[in-house]
Amino acid sequence: MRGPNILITGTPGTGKSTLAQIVASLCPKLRYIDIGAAVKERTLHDGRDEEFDSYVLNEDKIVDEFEDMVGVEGNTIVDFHTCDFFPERWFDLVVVLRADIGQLNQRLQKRDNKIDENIQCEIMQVVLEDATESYRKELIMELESNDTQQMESNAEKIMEWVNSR
Ligand SMILES: Nc1ncnc2c1ncn2[C@@H]1O[C@H](COP(=O)(O)OP(=O)(O)O)[C@@H](O)[C@H]1O
Repeated sequence: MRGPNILITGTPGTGKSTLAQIVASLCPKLRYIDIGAAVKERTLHDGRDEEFDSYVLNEDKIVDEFEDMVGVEGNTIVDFHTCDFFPERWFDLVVVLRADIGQLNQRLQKRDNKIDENIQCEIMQVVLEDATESYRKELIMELESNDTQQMESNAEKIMEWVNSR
């Protein structure tokens, strides 16, 4: 039987990679997979979309690339802002991170990329809706991530879930 897999998703800037890496450091058996980095490094895309200033994801290539690691072996924590093209069977827990718009704005200003688009995405709850349409309700854990206290309690909640399995 494969080990557990956790997907951490949410609008860019909500704190996915920070949280996923905290959980991976607390639970060494979980391997951290940064899909955004893999798309670039392993060319899991069909070139750049200049209008949207992003890579055109090749979803089939992404799924094929990680099928053995996630779909067969398990024990992973996967970080990506898009959640609707992974096979549902991959994940046992889907964490959707949320942040207040003011917080998100401050964080995105520092990174200076696609601020308006990502703020609209959070206001419209795009990732939460995609998650709700793609995964069974009981898999989804929606968590607020506005300050370090919430970040720590989110990591604890995920660790409780891991330890209860
Ligand atoms: N709960 C939080 N409270 C305060 N700052 C946070 C929190 N989560 C993330 N951050 C900060 O926000 C920025 C974006 O976080 P990051 O983990 O890169 O987000 P994402 O992976 O969702 O794009 C980083 O500077 C990070 O330190």
